[in-house]
Amino acid sequence: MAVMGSPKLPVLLLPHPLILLPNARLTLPISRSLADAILSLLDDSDAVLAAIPLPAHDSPSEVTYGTAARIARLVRPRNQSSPTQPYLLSLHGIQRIRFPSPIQIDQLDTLPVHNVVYPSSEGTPSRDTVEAFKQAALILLDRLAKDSAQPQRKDDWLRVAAIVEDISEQRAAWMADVLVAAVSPQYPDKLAFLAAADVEDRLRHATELFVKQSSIQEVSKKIASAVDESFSRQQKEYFLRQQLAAIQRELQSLQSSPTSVGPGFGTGGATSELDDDDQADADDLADLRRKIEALDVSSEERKVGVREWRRLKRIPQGSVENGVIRSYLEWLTSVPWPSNSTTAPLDVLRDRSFLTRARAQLDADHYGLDQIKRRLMEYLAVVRLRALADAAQTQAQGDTPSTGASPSAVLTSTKGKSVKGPILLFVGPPGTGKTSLGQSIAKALGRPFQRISLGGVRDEAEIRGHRRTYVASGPGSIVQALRKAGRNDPVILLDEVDKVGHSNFHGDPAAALLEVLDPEQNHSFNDHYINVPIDLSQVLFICTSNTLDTISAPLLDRCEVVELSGYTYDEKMHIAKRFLLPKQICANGLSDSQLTLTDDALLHVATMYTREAGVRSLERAIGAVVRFKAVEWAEWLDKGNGSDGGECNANVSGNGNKKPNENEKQDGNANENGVGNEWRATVEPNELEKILGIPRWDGEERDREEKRGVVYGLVVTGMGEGGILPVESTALPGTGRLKLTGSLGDVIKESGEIALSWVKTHAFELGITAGRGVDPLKVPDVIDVHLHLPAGAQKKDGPSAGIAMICAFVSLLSGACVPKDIAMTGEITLRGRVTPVGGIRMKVLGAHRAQIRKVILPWANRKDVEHDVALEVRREMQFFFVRTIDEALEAAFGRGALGWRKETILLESRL
Ligand SMILES: Nc1ncnc2c1ncn2[C@@H]1O[C@H](COP(=O)(O)OP(=O)(O)OP(=O)(O)O)[C@@H](O)[C@H]1O
Repeated sequence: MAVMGSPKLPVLLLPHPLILLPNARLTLPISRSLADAILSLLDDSDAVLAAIPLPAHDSPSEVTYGTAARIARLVRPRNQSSPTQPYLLSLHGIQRIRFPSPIQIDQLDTLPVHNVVYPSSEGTPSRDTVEAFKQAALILLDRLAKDSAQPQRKDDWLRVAAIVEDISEQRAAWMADVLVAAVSPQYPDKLAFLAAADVEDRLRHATELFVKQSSIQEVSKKIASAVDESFSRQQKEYFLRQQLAAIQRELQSLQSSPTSVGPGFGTGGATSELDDDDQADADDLADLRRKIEALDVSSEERKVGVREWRRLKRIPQGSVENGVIRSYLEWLTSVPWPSNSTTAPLDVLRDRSFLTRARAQLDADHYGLDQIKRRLMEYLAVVRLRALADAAQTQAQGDTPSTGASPSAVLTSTKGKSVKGPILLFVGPPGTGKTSLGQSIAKALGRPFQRISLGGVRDEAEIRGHRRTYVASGPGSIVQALRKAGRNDPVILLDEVDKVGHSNFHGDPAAALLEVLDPEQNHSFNDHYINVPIDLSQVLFICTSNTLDTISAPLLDRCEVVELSGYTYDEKMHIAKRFLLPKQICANGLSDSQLTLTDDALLHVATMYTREAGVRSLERAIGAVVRFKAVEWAEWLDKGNGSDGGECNANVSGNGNKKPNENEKQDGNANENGVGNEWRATVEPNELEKILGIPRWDGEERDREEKRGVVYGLVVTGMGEGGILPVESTALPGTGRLKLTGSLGDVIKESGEIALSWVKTHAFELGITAGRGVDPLKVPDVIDVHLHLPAGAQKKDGPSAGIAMICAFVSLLSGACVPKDIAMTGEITLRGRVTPVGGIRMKVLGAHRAQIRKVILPWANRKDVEHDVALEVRREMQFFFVRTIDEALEAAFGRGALGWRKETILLESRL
């Protein structure tokens, strides 16, 4: 570009180190006089001046080159700090100028006019020069883009680079001016560049300058990062040294502090184990490490343990993740794996007297239950044979020199080959000794006993554990029980398997239980938390349940059912005297010489204060009596009588009715509270009301009446307890309909309808109506029959009340009564057959407790009575086994009590 006009220009001297290059801008502060001069210049010219740099600092000298510049702006800003230079002048460089001869300028605030020459800027540089220029410029721009901290600036450099790449050869010199001004090289370089008037020369200059600038940029970057690094290293070192000093100070204070005087929160050094957190932590970690190292080298648990240990080491202490891994490792190492668990004491099983001692143990812990004990002895014999066979096999394989297998490999290889013993399932009402039988088995085998209560377990995770991803996860009840047992062969009692939940959105606990119990699967049980297969094949599982109805079929299939039906009053008396009373006396700090309950008192408690198949309420009631007497004893002692120190006789298998010694004998003159000068050790039935309150049952079960339309049926409650239930019927004016009440289910309602239909059909033969085909509900009067089963709040269902209903209707319509000591159960058919029903043992025992002496049962249930009902009970009761309704009626009402039309009945019976 050429500037046309006067070859003379006013010259402005730029103070050192300012330089204005063509195509660049420059703003500088100026004095007032200079501003005036420039203003006057603006008035009478086109405002172009020659801006020439001052080569040396503050020393006026000769200059040859400058830049013709247009005055872009002249302002007086308000906040201009310098009072001598209050104006700001902005110049825009247009073209290089040269002075024909060097000029001498010594005044900064004047604008002397000089002749100038515009050097020719025409001509095209060579391609090589342009290429070299472009390359050097691109390298520099790339480096500047990389080094710029602000993204905006980086973008700017990259955009300029894109322009440089596409620049034509004619425009290269112009680009050189722009770039040199922008990359701000050092002052002498700029000065030399300004003097390069020739295009080729200028590009070469620019190339050199860019190369130099690139290397300066690189070096300064290196220096900056080196400085940075060394600074952060210094910082790190500083902090570490600070920490080290703190630790050393702590250690010194520990060493110099006096020895601990015992636990406490004292401030004087490490006086409490609570203070020494770091040491305890280190000890725990060392312990954990030892436990991992103790695991079998080739085992899965060891591999997982090692992997987690390494993770633990990488994660900073005190972080949440660290805590999670640590507690996992603690669980993992506390599971009794084959390598860290003590083996079963085979000596106990090898002992020839094992079975005798086991029998003695069962007898010492439980009264009666002969059949069950026999079954348990079979079970223990199988367990023993199995364990010995397993051990023999393991040893044989271990002795084989060619195999060279590790102990764990041998164990694995024998897995699944051994004979699996059955899983026992004790079924029976509460308090019949299911749990305590499990304990006795564990004692007999010399193994630890653990109980897992499954009542109300709805979440599979309660059995199998939560996965570790879950917040506050932990292992399931099986692993917890194993950890508490500390061995891999405990006896685990799974209590109340009938109450475990089935498949729901929390998984399927019943299915998890199946895996635990299935001998084919349980050698590699998978707890979600531990996540390493656990061998449960050595664990002896025993299940208990109150009823079989709610147990899933697959679970039942894996178990061998052992039924405990409940106790007679006689058995309860024995249990109370031999076990419950001594246990309660001991638990309440008395000795059995200080308290005894007479047989009558015990029977009174059992019959009037409890109604149950088991003995739990009885034990509670006895406990209440013992506590009452314990208070009396303490008061008696406080009054200065006798001497303290009742000795607890923990051996509960002894005689319960021990006589008090001479000075403990009952004193007839003792005051009303039993606290007199002499201690009254014996509790009589008449004292019980004072101790236990008004009897709950008051013999109501035995308080039966013989009444028209009322008979007694036999029932089993939801808890598995047997008892009697009156079946009441009455006639009332109506329309010949049957009304059934008492919370009855569909099946029992149908039984009622069948019963009435049968009675109506046979009314003539039974002597109820005068003619065949006459409806006894219509003739002579039109009546409704109302049948009710009391205890309306309890749901009742099932077909077994059939014969009781028939007897009730016959009694109602014929007027004959069924004696009150007869109870019955049995399903009926319209053809007049009596078919078998379930729960015979419970029902018979319930009847026995209610002092029923005659029981009518279906013929097909004879075997149940013979097998399941104790001989003493059978001896005290009379059983009528009936095949037909006719036989049932005869047994209930007595031979000849009904007005049978005999021939017809006999004929029909044969049909
Ligand atoms: N035949 C018995 N001889 C001695 N004590 C017995 C006998 N049967 C039960 N007991 C005692 O009765 C109490 C209750 O028994 P246990 O806890 O075993 O009942 P359970 O059948 O497991 O009941 P639940 O079904 O409610 O769990 C225990 O103290 C137990 O020792």
